[in-house]
Amino acid sequence: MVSVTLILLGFSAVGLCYVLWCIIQTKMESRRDLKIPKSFKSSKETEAEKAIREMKEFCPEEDGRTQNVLVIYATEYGFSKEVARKVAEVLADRIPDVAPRIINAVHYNFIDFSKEQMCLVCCSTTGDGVIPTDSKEFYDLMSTEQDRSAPNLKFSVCALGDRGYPHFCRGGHLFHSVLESYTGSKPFVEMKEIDQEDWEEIEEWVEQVAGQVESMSLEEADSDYLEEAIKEGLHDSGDSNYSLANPLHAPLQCKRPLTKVESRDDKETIHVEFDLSGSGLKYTCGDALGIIASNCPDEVNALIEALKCDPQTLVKAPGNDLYLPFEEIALNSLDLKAVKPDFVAAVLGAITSEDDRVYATKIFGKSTLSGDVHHLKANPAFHSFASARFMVDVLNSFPSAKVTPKIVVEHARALIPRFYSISSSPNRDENVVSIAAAVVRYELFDVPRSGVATTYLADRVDELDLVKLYIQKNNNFRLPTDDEKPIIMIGAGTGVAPYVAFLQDREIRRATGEAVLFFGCRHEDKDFLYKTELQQWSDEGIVELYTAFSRDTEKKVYIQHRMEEHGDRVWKLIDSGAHLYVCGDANQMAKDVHQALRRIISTGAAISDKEADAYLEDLEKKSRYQRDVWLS
Ligand SMILES: Cc1cc2nc3c(=O)[nH]c(=O)nc-3n(C[C@H](O)[C@H](O)[C@H](O)COP(=O)(O)O)c2cc1C
Repeated sequence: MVSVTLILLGFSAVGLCYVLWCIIQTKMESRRDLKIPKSFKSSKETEAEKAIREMKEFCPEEDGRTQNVLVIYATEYGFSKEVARKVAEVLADRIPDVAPRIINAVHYNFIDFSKEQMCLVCCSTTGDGVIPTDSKEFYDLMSTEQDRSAPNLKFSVCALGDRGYPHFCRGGHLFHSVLESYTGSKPFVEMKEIDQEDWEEIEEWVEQVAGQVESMSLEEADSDYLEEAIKEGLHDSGDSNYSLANPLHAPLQCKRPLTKVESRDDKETIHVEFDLSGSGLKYTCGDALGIIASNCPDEVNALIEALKCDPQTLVKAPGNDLYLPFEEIALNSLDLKAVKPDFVAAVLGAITSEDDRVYATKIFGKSTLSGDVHHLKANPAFHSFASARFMVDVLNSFPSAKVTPKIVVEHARALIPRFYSISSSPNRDENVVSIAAAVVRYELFDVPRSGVATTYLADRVDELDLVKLYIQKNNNFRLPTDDEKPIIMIGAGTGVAPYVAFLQDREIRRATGEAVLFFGCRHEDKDFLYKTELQQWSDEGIVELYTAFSRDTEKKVYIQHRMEEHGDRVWKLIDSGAHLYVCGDANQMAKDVHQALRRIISTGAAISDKEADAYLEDLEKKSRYQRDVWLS
């Protein structure tokens, strides 16, 4: 990186060189041939073949490598897999005897730790500080089955996360402590916490691991058992074939508004149904639907305009070796709303005008112009700047910066799927899956902005259009298997969606246990989602409905108030074995509801607040207090 002194002394010369470099770079990109990625997946490939291909990518058999390193990744959106591939690649390149095998934590049941010498775990955190969905069972197994312990196993964890979340890297921490008790030892390389896909930090961990492995001599090991176990044990199960990497293309069957929108303050929520006929996709009430949306073309065009680039410029697509037109990558693969520090650093480093330099100095201070990412990350001004801007706003803030499409692609976050609680029961119609999506629209710097997937569903796809989707299992949000058990469902806004599925399901199964729903929204006549269905179920005695409309009365009334008003009833149900469900906003609603439950239990059972906490913890352990909450 060019130093500050150089920038100040000879900026115009450097700027000119940079412009020329950018032009050459862009032209080279557009001349490159299209490449088929090494890991091209044939449509006939079975699950087992895919897992084995992935596992052996960096340990070809003919190399005769004998020292095994197992690289396990636990991922929600795929980044941890990239980190796993990186560490495996470096180990394989650097150390001739080492055979790094990569495995998704989903396939945990094939791993026999007594046959492994070393494992490297790359694990992200999702939701409100939880382990990636598909890896939860692996973690649960490791933390409960002490008899499968492996005292000779060496391990290290790379924890991927984001400091913006309250539970930074919690998933990695959980795996780290379970590995400590599993092995009875400390990691051979300290756990590394990674904030926002910081490759510099990741490379530091990779270097430390590679350095240590180089100086160690691992015993020769049985390298075949895992492949054999996968071949024997991993069978295609139809629905499990649909995933982020291999989604179902399902026709949108119907779309209807669930709210009345009369002013800009009113909530806009839509019900969307997809046709699953013939797909074999299976789901259970409580699961979420992952929607893989594309960006709004207007936003992509604005970015192209800010870059002053040819939209057809070929750029290496993230996560594989394909070269694709920039416009296509920006539309389908980049999160254009997330501003990473390395992107801002790259833009600042590419400024070519005095005006922009002065403006940047005013915002970030002089030293940040060097383009040093760590400096920028430690600067509070960066965080307030980045959190209020999209990538295009950063470019428009410094119009003289010569930024190429390649720089944008390399410094953008991946566009991740959005998850919506499913509002239908497969027992009612296995060929249909539906969701309720709250449409996100707002203004920033006088420009209308929108949420990616919700406006994709509301504005850019219509009936019969194909939408890419898959199921995200949620085994921690399930109806009791015993239909006689009472249930208490608590949710606000779109948090009611899984309860619509629950009630459909219980209606069909003629469940006899009582069902109580506390539902909250702003206005009864505007955003009472699924009002007709809920009122009908209430009239038919299928649900006992309590509502809180926060903006219909002078004094705001929320669901926790309604719960406390009916505290006796709630306590009686809990005391008789009811299962409790909370769905919706993690920040406010779930916390307030938790406090209300605590008070209800302490009054009902005549115990102290501390004892009520223990009571709730116990309910949680017994899966009688389940939460599906998200940070908005
Ligand atoms: C919905 C969502 C929730 C997240 N929750 C957390 C969190 O609680 N703590 C944290 O440190 N990072 C959190 N992250 C950040 C991710 O862990 C981080 O982006 C990571 O690089 C993703 O890796 P993956 O693609 O392997 O899942 C969250 C990200 C998303 C999109």
